[in-house]
Amino acid sequence: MLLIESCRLTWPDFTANYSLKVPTGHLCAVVGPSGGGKTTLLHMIAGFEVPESGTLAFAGQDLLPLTPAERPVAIVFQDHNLFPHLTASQNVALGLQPSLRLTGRERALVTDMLDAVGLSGFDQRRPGEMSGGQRQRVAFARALISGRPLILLDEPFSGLDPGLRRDMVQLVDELRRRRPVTIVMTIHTPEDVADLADQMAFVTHGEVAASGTPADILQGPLAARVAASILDE
Ligand SMILES: Nc1ncnc2c1ncn2[C@@H]1O[C@H](COP(=O)(O)OP(=O)(O)OP(=O)(O)O)[C@@H](O)[C@H]1O
Repeated sequence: MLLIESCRLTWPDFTANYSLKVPTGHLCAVVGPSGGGKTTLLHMIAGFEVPESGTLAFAGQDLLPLTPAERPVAIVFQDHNLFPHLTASQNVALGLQPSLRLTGRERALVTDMLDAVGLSGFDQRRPGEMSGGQRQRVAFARALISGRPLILLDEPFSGLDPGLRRDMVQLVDELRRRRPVTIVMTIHTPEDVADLADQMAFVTHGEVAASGTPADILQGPLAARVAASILDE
């Protein structure tokens, strides 16, 4: 279980106070208005922002004393955060071995992971020679190969057209079947993940205003508020 309890962050213009529980193995989609605090929530779980108070734990382990590198977390950023001078293979390999000195077995794992995300044959391409969707796949592959059990995806489908977004949703679904992981993802188009997500959290004004099944959030009493806040953008 990912346990977030009364985690408080304060800046001059923004205060957050997050509480959320995500059972191990679940995929939780975080929705809400722009500026509501979705990305900040992921940054806090990853350790880039440290709450002044509260509890943050995963699988019973307190994450707060840990640096981002020590946390059992892999994050895929909005801009994919790939190294432009490295090939797709090397970018994926960074998730396994930061020195890029790979054993034969590790090299095979990288090839296998590129296949799994539908990029066989793209191993020597650099990010500048790939589409946004392909770069996104490389970033996923790097997060998955790291073996870390908690994966954070920040707007993984932004900039992709509806057809590609559907492909990516399917890919996330396939990949989580391949290796059990807990996923927290922010998303602007909740309907894309209504079938995929086990849980949906509505984040606004720095708080998790509601959390439940996608149906609870998209069709329950809050539905109009959720839809309005997303349409407002
Ligand atoms: N390090 C920081 N210092 C000061 N303010 C910050 C910091 N990080 C985030 N904020 C503020 O937190 C608020 C929430 O930002 P956040 O990026 O989490 O929103 P969001 O819901 O992800 O928005 P979007 O959907 O547009 O990406 C913003 O007002 C932002 O300016």
